[in-house]
Amino acid sequence: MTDDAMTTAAQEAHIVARALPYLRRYAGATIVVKYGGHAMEGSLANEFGRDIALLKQVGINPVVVHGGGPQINAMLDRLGIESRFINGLRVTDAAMVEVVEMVLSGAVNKQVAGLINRAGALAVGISGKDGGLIRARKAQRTVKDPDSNIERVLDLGYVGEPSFIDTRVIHALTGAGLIPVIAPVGSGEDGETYNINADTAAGAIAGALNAQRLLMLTDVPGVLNKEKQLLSDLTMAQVKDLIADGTISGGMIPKVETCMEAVTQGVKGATILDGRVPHALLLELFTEGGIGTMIHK
Ligand SMILES: Nc1ncnc2c1ncn2[C@@H]1O[C@H](COP(=O)(O)OP(=O)(O)O)[C@@H](O)[C@H]1O
Ligand SMILES: CC(=O)N[C@@H](CCC(=O)OP(=O)(O)O)C(=O)O
Repeated sequence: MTDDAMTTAAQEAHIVARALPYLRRYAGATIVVKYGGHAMEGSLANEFGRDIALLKQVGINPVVVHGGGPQINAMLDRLGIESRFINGLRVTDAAMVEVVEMVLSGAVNKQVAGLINRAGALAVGISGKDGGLIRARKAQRTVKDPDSNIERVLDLGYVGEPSFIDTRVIHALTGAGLIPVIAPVGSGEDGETYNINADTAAGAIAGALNAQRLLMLTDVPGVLNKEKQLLSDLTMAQVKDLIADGTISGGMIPKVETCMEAVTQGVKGATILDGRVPHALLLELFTEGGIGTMIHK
């Protein structure tokens, strides 16, 4: 080996050795990863598959819940169907929910499982309807009329929220050494199909599994303060203050609410992190402090 190659090899060995305390911390832990539709369109998709395979290899149980908003948009465009969003949720009529289910539990689900399989681990793509995993009810949203101050109930159609998570199918897969990859659709009481926001589905699954960590990959570094600096650690009380003073707004609100719900249900830390950073998952789990915003009790 040349001197240069020796130096590089020594640096690499040093990095691997530094991971030891974190490998110990997470050995046997369940970690739920929400993989958003934007993240899977980027150039880092193969790297995501390899990172999930690596987590499995070192004794962690990753459970992947994916989105697919942009992919649903593309299919609806091809079919000439227009989408409307209320508070970040796609108003979903009966015709649309068929398309949503086809895209999420079809092409997207198999694509994400394929990324992990190609990296040498065994992933199994399922929908929230398989094994009774996600039972759902119609999501309720209200809006206050600014003039009259009267609350109006909004009809989002077949948008659902989880009412019960049956974890047996997840345990069956992880117990057999497989990685579950879950599409966020659920079944209603009468067998109807519900479209569930992927963040919401991931949070409910993390809570029901009593997961050690929930990692939400998005396309910002995490929660930012008014000066656009990253807030790396937040208690639930601090998150509520940041929503109240308007620092956290828009699509970040349902994300932090999902994190708080998961933490309330027993998840030790829920983190919002930047999926555009190479090896974001490894940096979050295997370095002190991680890279995103961790929300905890
Ligand atoms: N305090 C904040 N810190 C970071 N992002 C924020 C904040 N408040 C609002 N946002 C917005 O939230 C967005 C992330 O939510 P969203 O676009 O719904 O993510 P995703 O598509 O990954 O689910 C950011 O792109 C940003 O515009
Ligand atoms: C009710 C609702 O809005 N469901 C989402 C489900 C997909 C999703 O959440 O995908 P991302 O994580 O990629 O945004 C939708 O129809 O787009």
